[in-house]
Amino acid sequence: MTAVKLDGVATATAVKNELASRIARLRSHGVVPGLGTLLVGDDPGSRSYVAGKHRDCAEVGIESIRVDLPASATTADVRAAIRDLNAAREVTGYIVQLPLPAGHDENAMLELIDPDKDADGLHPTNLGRLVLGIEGDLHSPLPCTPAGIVEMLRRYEVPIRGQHVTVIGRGLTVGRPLGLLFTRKGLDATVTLTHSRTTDLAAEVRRADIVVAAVGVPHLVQPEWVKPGAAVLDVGITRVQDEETGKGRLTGDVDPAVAEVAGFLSPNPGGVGPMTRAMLLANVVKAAEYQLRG
Ligand SMILES: Nc1nc(=O)c2c([nH]1)NC[C@@H]1CN(c3ccc(C(=O)N[C@@H](CCC(=O)O)C(=O)O)cc3)C=[N+]21
Repeated sequence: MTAVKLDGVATATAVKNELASRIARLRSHGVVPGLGTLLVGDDPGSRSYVAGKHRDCAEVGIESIRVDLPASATTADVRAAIRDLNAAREVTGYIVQLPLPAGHDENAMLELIDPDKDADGLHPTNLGRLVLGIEGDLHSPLPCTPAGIVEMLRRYEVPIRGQHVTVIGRGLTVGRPLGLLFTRKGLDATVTLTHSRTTDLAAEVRRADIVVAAVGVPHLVQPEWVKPGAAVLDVGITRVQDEETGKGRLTGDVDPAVAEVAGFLSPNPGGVGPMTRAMLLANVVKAAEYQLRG
């Protein structure tokens, strides 16, 4: 068997085309969506992600506002930047790029974001709304990677209801919120949330209809672990040195040989990453539409 490719680039393009018409409608009503980014320090990976987000905004007609602080910024500087983003009229939603450099309390900074401007869905109020299962009129943005995974599965018509999902990794941005999302009413999956202290990871993966690997351990998920026909989403990213060319490249958490066993497989790069970025845009558009409704 060779798995169907869950093409994140093509799917994100479809999402972005749909958003572009909603953005045009907002603009015709005088609402200009604007995404702010706050980047602290000079990590090259974080820099390139932030640059990608600004490119995405330009593509769909979202204004983007970039705030970069040097690695020497104090926690007081970060607080002040967040306060300014909360106050800025042209910023309808924003993100604080994670991880912050060592010495900053990330959770404390996330709590300072105005929940109505939280484009990442990582403010405790919005994570709480995810636990409560609040949807609909009240603006409650979902974390972008979990939302992107579910959107991709939906568009490829991969069944979710009643299915067993094994998530590898319990981090704030992916594993933990994804477990909450998949078990919501309406999605109705059964989730096993695994982590570094899970005793038999292979066994937990083997019974899964959907596997999400979000730990950052290159090629952790082996073909022998995967139930034939399962959908496998490769989220983790590790920068490695290519043995042949000596150049840096990105590698995922899933062994490429899994394609011979799985029914669906997201490539990495080119899978969940572009969907994460598309969902960030979707959160900004939803926040602006919410603002328009008053
Ligand atoms: N507040 C916050 N929100 C985030 O959503 C957030 C964050 N901090 N910190 C870091 C992680 C990581 N992340 C990625 C998003 C897109 C790609 C992406 O589009 N990757 C391309 C490849 C990009 C490349 O070549 O460098 C791909 O998978 O095809 C990757 C990683 C968002 N994160």
